[in-house]
Amino acid sequence: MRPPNAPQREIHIALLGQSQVGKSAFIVKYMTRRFIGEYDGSLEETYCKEENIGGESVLVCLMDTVDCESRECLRWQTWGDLLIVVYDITCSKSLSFAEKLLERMGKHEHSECPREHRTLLLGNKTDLERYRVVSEEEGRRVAALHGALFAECCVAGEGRGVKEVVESALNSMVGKKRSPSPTRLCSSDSEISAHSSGKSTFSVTLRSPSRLKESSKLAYLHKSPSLSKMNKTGSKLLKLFHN
Ligand SMILES: Nc1nc2c(ncn2[C@@H]2O[C@H](COP(=O)(O)OP(=O)(O)OP(=O)(O)O)[C@@H](O)[C@H]2O)c(=O)[nH]1
Repeated sequence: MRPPNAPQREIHIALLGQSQVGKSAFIVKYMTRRFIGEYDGSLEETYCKEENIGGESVLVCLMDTVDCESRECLRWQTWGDLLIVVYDITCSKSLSFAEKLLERMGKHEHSECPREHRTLLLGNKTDLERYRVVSEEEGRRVAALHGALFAECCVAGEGRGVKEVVESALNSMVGKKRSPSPTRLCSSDSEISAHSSGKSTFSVTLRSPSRLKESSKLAYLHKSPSLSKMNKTGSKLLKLFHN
């Protein structure tokens, strides 16, 4: 049973992208504020954490997807409010992969879907600036072409980049009513702009000032109907994080 003071709202975030771009590292950094180098790439897991966003208590669930190429991307799309498509700035193939995903996602029939579906194109590994092959402008161009938000970050860095990327995107979603309109798929009424001015420096600015409060609490076990459905497939684990 749902505890009395439990968040009324869940926000689902799916991390997509080519293998080795840093999806698992991103999620673990967000959940634990730690960077861990190696992950089992065959595990598809969902992690949840309670956050206070603009005064509203929200359960944020992040899904670490695997095998984006062969599986139907609609599976994540119907689950996710925010779809973060990650690429590695040192690997142009990972951007091409991300672009194909964005194209496929753009064909989703949104009118039959209850979720909001914002997309964010995220260039990771800015600490490897000297090996960069995808410019920030190129990433931004691809994002704009597909109506996605855009940011760059360094999961391996010490900064608050990862948390700010998620919070900034969530900030633009919380407090807004969901709309079945297909235009929501590509709308971006707040822009995340990232500035990397050194090896691992990162900052995020929003057009509107952040309503986010820097507090996150212990998450509690609560399976949404959608997650329960996924568990039936046997491919998902739900993990809850304590700060
Ligand atoms: N230098 C650097 N390495 C990173 C960064 N983020 C992730 N990595 C490394 O990139 C490799 C891949 O990271 P993962 O998080 O496993 O990538 P993934 O996208 O989940 O990969 P799959 O599980 O195969 O889909 C690991 O060796 C990470 O340590 C980063 O910001 N900078």
